[in-house]
Amino acid sequence: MKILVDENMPYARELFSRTGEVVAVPGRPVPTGALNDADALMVRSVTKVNEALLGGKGIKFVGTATAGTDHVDEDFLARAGIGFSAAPGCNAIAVVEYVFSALLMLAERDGFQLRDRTVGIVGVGNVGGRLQKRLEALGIKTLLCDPPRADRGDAGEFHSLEKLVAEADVLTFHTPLHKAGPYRTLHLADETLLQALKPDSILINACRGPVVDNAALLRVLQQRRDLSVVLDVWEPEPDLNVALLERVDIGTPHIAGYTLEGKARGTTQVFEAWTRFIGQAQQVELETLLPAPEFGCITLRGPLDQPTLKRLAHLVYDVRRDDAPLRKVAGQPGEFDRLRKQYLERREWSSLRVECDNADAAALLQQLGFNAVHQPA
Ligand SMILES: NC(=O)c1ccc[n+]([C@@H]2O[C@H](COP(=O)([O-])OP(=O)(O)OC[C@H]3O[C@@H](n4cnc5c(N)ncnc54)[C@H](O)[C@@H]3O)[C@@H](O)[C@H]2O)c1
Ligand SMILES: O=C(O)[C@H](O)[C@H](O)COP(=O)(O)O
Repeated sequence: MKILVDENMPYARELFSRTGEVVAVPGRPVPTGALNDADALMVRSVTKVNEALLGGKGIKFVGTATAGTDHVDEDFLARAGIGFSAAPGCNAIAVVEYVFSALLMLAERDGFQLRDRTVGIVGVGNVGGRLQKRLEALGIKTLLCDPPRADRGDAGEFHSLEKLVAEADVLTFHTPLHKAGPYRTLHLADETLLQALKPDSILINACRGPVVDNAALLRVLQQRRDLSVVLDVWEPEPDLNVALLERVDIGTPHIAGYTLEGKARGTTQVFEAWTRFIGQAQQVELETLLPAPEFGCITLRGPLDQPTLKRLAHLVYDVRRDDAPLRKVAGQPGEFDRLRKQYLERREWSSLRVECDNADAAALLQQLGFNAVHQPA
């Protein structure tokens, strides 16, 4: 069995080699010669998986270690009888912590309390749902928009996108990219929506670039100085609009989901799916793969207020770490992908044990995903 894996997929070699020969290849573009005698292909979002890539080859299974699947022509795979699995939810915590890092930084910069703001979440799945829970744990009001879930009759209070635009101080997008169909998200944030955002509001896109019309956003930002914008994803990638990057408050190279835990979960999810596909089902405990975190344990004395949460969160991950390098190299060929390939190790909040002498602080930090314990003084 020969298995091609994207070279940007941690733990792929050690896991997939349990089932055959592993060859690591670049994802953009995949060297097509390598596909000739391969049985399986494991990709990330940078690889377009379609008939042009796989037609006439012997690939029997494709795994994508990602939440999004818009780079995969699933109809073609079904027609060609090729097995397929994605990794739903693998990096949802990472994206939530990216959004928190950005909001805590903007709140400190502009001197506001997040508790006084309403956050509109568009797309309430693995990312949006976890974001809602953590925001609400902090007493922050959320407004939810998810027409597919509303139409299915899922529990929860869902609103129209228009209501979120009219009432939210922060509007954050966590939908898949649907280019057509009843739940189309291509340019969901168009010029009309962007012009209608509340004064001084914050726009965040950490799902797929084309969900926000980037050309329209640049035009709007040239007129509206009041908006703050956080973009992790761009239209197009990797050749983002440098003029837009210069206008946004935080701009990063599609790394919101790039915690070590998030990437490792993605690899293990597709590995487990592959082993089921070949009839040799295996399960992997994430903890057995991950190294000990750089910061093991910290003591927190007293209650948890917003500045303290910001310092704690930024001890683990500060989004500005990824903003500055992108600004430095934007526009240079190959640099967007290089920043993603040579990504500095980043961990999730759960990697930090926080010993609190205050019981309320410990309980809240646990709800927020830290490994917090109450240790009375
Ligand atoms: N920047 C990153 O690194 C990164 C990481 C993870 C995921 N993503 C992107 O974010 C997306 C969301 O991730 P997820 O794990 O929460 O996916 P998910 O599938 O769990 O959730 C997506 C939600 O969006 C909803 N939705 C679909 N169409 C909608 C519409 N027109 N309007 C409003 N809501 C709609 C769905 O019903 C679902 O509840 C992924 O599809 C992926 O493209 C990006
Ligand atoms: O959809 C996702 O999971 C992420 O957007 C994606 O994983 C980003 O990383 P990439 O696959 O491009 O390495």
